[in-house]
Amino acid sequence: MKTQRLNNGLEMPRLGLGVWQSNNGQEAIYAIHWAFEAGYRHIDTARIYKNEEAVGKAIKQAELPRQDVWLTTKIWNDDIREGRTTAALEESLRRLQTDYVDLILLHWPVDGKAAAWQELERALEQGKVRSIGLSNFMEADIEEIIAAGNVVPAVNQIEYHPYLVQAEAIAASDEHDIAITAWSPLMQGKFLQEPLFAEIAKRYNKTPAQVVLRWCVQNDVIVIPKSVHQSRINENGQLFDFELQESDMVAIDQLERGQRFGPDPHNFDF
Ligand SMILES: NC(=O)C1=CN([C@@H]2O[C@H](COP(=O)(O)OP(=O)(O)OC[C@H]3O[C@@H](n4cnc5c(N)ncnc54)[C@H](OP(=O)(O)O)[C@@H]3O)[C@@H](O)[C@H]2O)C=CC1
Ligand SMILES: O=C(O)C(=O)[C@@H](O)[C@H](O)C(=O)CO
Repeated sequence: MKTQRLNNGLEMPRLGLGVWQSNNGQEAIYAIHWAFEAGYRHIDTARIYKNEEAVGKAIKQAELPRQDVWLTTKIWNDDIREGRTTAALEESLRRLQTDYVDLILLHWPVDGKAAAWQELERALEQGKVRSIGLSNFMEADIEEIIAAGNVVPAVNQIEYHPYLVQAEAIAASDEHDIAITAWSPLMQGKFLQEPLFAEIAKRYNKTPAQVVLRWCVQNDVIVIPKSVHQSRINENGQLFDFELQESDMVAIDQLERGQRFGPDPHNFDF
């Protein structure tokens, strides 16, 4: 599996399986089993997805060396406050049946993020996490964390796909060498019939989903597409045996239209 070097020196797989909306039973367990079979070595979950138990079970069942699997989870908003973040991480570790996660993210930039970040820094020192990062943090939020902490975030996970590039958040992340992970990289499967994707896919003998994910990867963005279907998990995994020409990259860039499929980090209420 191809990896991207983070600002802390760790190599993060450039492809992972997202499990939001995969149920906390056979659905997530099978999806992870098929993902490992297809060569994925990176799973993206969160406390709020309510499936950390299934993720932990699937990883145990796979019997892969723990160091071969990159596991990301996230601190949900009600735990992003002084005195709660460490306990929330420990609860996630227990559900995931592991001593550490490779990456923990503050899920949304709610009040309390600076104190929560300092708790994550302590967890990093104690070896409970190998990297600490952010999710849905925009320019000002990133600067607040940089000012409050001693550790520069390794990753910022944001909504990113051909219809939404979030250039300002990416520029603010780049300034600190913070890697970007795309959530909803497939636009939740809703616009893969876009004619440009079909036209490009045909020329490379690939599918629209592979073209969209490849465009992300060629922009140095890590992808975590979600699927609970084996054929799609296999399809989404085949990204590293072709390269889009610059003209195709630019044509896809031109689809940007500021369209979100999830909440807006500048203005959310949960
Ligand atoms: N940090 C954050 O705030 C957020 C993080 N995330 C993370 O990002 C991950 C991915 O984002 P998500 O919102 O799930 O959306 P995606 O863009 O990954 O799209 C997933 C949807 O597309 C379908 N799909 C998957 N592969 C294909 C394919 N090859 N062809 C056609 N349809 C396909 C899936 O259906 P099916 O399963 O039926 O195959 C599902 O309905 C999440 O699972 C989660 O881990 C997501 C949202 C917010
Ligand atoms: O899926 C995520 O990671 C999110 O942060 C949100 O989409 C969250 O799960 C949600 O549903 C908020 O209404």
